[in-house]
This record gives sequence, structure tokens and C-alpha cells, in this order.
Amino acid sequence: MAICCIGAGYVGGPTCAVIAHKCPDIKVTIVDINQQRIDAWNSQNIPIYEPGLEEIVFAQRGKNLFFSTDVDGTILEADLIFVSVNTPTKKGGIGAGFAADLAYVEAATRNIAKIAKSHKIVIEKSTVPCRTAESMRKILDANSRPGVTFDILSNPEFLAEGTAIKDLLHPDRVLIGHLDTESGKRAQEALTSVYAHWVPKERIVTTRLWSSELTKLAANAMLAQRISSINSLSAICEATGADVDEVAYACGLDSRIGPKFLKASVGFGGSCFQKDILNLVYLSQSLHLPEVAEYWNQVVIMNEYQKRRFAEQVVRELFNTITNKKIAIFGFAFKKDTGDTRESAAITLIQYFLKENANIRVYDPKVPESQMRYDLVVDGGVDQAHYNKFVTVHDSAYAAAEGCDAVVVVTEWDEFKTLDYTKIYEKMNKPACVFDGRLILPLNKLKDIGFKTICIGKSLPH
Ligand SMILES: NC(=O)c1ccc[n+]([C@@H]2O[C@H](COP(=O)([O-])OP(=O)(O)OC[C@H]3O[C@@H](n4cnc5c(N)ncnc54)[C@H](O)[C@@H]3O)[C@@H](O)[C@H]2O)c1
Ligand SMILES: O=c1ccn([C@@H]2O[C@H](COP(=O)(O)OP(=O)(O)O[C@H]3O[C@H](CO)[C@@H](O)[C@H](O)[C@H]3O)[C@@H](O)[C@H]2O)c(=O)[nH]1
Repeated sequence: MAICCIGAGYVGGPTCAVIAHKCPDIKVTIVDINQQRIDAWNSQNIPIYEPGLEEIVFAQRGKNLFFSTDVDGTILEADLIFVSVNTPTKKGGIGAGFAADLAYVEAATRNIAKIAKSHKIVIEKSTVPCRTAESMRKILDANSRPGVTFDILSNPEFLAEGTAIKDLLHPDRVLIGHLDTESGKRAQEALTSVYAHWVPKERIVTTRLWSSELTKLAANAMLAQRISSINSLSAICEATGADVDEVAYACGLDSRIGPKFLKASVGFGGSCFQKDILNLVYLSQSLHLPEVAEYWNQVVIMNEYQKRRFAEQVVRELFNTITNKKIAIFGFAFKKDTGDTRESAAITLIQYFLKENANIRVYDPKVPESQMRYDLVVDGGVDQAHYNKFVTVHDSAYAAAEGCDAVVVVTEWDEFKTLDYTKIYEKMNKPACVFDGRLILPLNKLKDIGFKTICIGKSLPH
């Protein structure tokens, strides 16, 4: 069997590397139109930081795992084709700001139709709106060579960045949506046989196509909803003296609620949650279900509120002005153990602080300066000259904090928990403040050192 994966990104790369690792009898080729990305996958410096990924890629590459820009040639020889391209939120036109931009999915689908000379099983791996498979089928049928047939499956990916390899090796479930036809069932069995190399049969769930597509949006919306719920409660905690960690812990002990995804924070980031909820909101609006749309939209609104609330608190605690003050930002990635910065809360916070003319000194163990510059200047609208004057990037937390008025913890990197905060305190301006946007620091210890400590969801006397 030969598998082609179109899209060598955060999903295509790790997912198909794990398939190659677990299925030595299958040839897996991951293709992309981005030459630079493919070159990086073929180098010693792979383009994605993900614990455990490098080891798997280095072990399989050149054996049954290949990275290539030969999209057409790979489609031609494949039996199964994963479409794992990006589906960002549309920036213009109908549905701008909400709907998913399906241009990349459509381009990949048209390419498959044009090239295929034999039957292909086309698998939606990208996160797409409900009933996208129907559009893909129409495109394939209308553009294929005579006699060439296709099956379409939905196989959404549930991996989280930072734990992608663990999630792929031990998934809670693998979901395969298929049409209720003989051919659809055969296609589903073919894909099931791939996952069955390592995933227990009872964890491979099969549903109708549309249920599978909707499940992906629903799962992300529900996960994000839990974060917005606890974040909304964090505001009540600060106002009342309750402690959000205690509330989350005690709520999570109820087996019907469970403990996961109840960590209050400066707000969720990442390329998926916001995009997929907005997608669900748009779908609901399109289906003339305004109350449903409004319900889910509130999850995003609460997330924006949380980021803004935290940024305003920093300014307030620094005597209502941060002009020319130095603020150390600990962490730029959207979560720990990844170098991905898409929709990171750090971007929003730094934009806010720059508008107040603060000096920003950033440290992140995995995000290079070029990425920060891209996110803030190219994508984030910060003036280049302003960035050059007010933002510096440092190679350690200690260096970033030197001479600062405040440290703001934005990403929950483990190393921030065990820094020598006495050493940091000594080199900061006084009063020295620590704002813990992730609830990871030993605040009582920091207070004893002399820090003024401010933490989401806790009204600590500082
Ligand atoms: N990032 C995640 O953790 C995650 C998890 C689950 C699902 N998803 C979903 O998976 C999809 C991919 O996400 P990602 O984070 O991997 O995106 P990504 O931007 O990292 O990768 C997508 C890749 O597809 C390539 N591409 C686009 N059009 C192409 C074409 N026509 N032919 C060949 N290559 C093409 C791009 O060059 C890019 O390298 C999205 O729909 C996303 O919502 C992402
Ligand atoms: O209790 C929590 C859990 C997470 N977060 C934040 O939420 C964001 C998203 O985290 P996470 O879900 O762990 O990472 P993602 O890689 O965005 O993964 C989500 O999005 C993927 C893309 O669709 C899905 O496949 C995953 O199942 C889903 O968890 C990050 O900023 C986290 O810091 C919190 O603030 N509190």
C-alpha cells in the first residue's frame, strides 16, 4: 500500500511519520508545495519542534517515509491520499472573519482529480465545515478521467501540539466517517487496517461522514468552552477572594466534570480553537440558527476579554503607566513544548503593551526572533521602526528580566517554574512585579523574596 499526504505541516508531518513508524509495510510520502518546508523535513533540522518527532522521522526517513515536492507523482502512485492542508479563517469576502477558507482543500482536490489514473481513497484530514466532503466529491467527479473512481472519508485529527506524538501513538479515539455505501465501507476498512497496526479496534470509531466532520468542530468547541468557563470564573475569583485553582480542582473531582482543560490562563491560543469555533458559528448562522451561533461565539468573546483584562491589569498594577518601562515576557509560543505561535496570547499582549510605549524584552526557549518579528510586524501590524526600538529578544529568562519593572509569564514552559527568582529580583527595578498568566509560579516564595505578585484568578494580598 502507498499513502500520500498532501500538506507537510503540524498535522501531516507528525501524523504520517507515526503511520510510517507503525506500518513498515506501507510507503508513506508527505508532499507539499512549499519547497523550503520539504527541504527542512529532509534536513537535520526538521521544521516542527514536537517532543519525540525527530527520533521517529530520523528512524523512518528514506526507509518508508519520504518528503517531496513531487505532488503529482506521489498522487499517481498512492492508494490512500490524506488531504492535510491548512484551512484558515477567511480574511475577506463572504463569511470573512468566521468561515474557513477552503481554497487549499479545493486546490488539493482538483489536483487529485487531474492526476489520478486509478481508484483513490481521499481522506479529509484537515478540519473542515460539515458537508465539505460533498463538495470534494463533486469536484472529483467533475474533473476526473473517465472510469476513475474515488471514495471520500473524513478522518479528523485530534492531536494537540506539544503532545502530538503521544496523542498519535495512544489516541483516545480514531474517527473515520464514511458514506453508507458498499464502496464507502470498503474504503473505511482500508483506512481502519492502517490504524489497526497500533490502535486497539475498539478505539477506532466509524460514523457517517457528516457526523465525523461535525465532531471535530464540536470537540474543539467543547474543549475551548471549558477554558472560557474557568476563565470567566477567574474574574469572579479575583473580585471575591476565591481561588480559581481551588475551584477548578474541586469542580474537576466530580467525575461528570473531570479535571482536564480547567486550567485558568491568560486565554487559549493555537491555530485551531478560535478558527474552529468561528467556523461553527458561521455554520450555525448559515443554517439560520442565530441562538446557537451566539452561544458558541461567546466562547471566543470570553477569550478576548480574558487577554484584555490581563493586559489592563498589568498596566494598572504598574501605576497606570508603562511608557518606557521594561516588561519581560516569559514565553511567546501558544503553549509549552511547541515553537508554534499561531494565535498566541503573547502576540495580543505585546501589541497592547507596545501601544503604551513599553519596552518589551522577550524570551522563549523555542521561538526564534524572526518568527516574533513576523507575528508582530508582518502579521500583527506593529510598525517596523517601533518594533526595532521597543522589542528585544533574549536567550534566557534571566537576560530578559534584567532591568525590568515586571515579568509577565505568558507560556507555561516548565523551566519558568524553577528559575532562580532571587537572582532575577536582584537585577530588576523596584518595586519588581511578577504577573503569572499561567498559574505556575510559587507565588508565596516570590512574595517572600520581595516581588509584588499578581496572578489570574487569585486576589493575593501583595
Ligand atoms: N495544528 C494542529 O495541531 C491541528 C490539529 C488537528 C487538526 N488540524 C487541522 O489540520 C489542517 C492542517 O493544519 P496544520 O497546522 O498542519 O497546517 P500547516 O499550515 O502547518 O500545514 C499545511 C501545509 O499544507 C501545504 N499546502 C497547502 N495547499 C497545498 C496544496 N495544494 N498542495 C500541497 N501542499 C499544500 C502548505 O504549504 C502547508 O505546509 C488544518 O485544517 C487544521 O485545522 C490542525
Ligand atoms: O486547561 C487548559 C488547557 C489549555 N489551555 C490553552 O488552550 C490552548 C490550546 O491548547 P491545546 O488544546 O492543548 O493545544 P492545541 O494544539 O491547540 O490542540 C487543540 O486543537 C487541536 C487542533 O484542532 C486539536 O486536535 C486538539 O485536540 C485540541 O486540544 C493553549 O493556548 C493552552 O495553553 C488553557 O488555557 N487551559
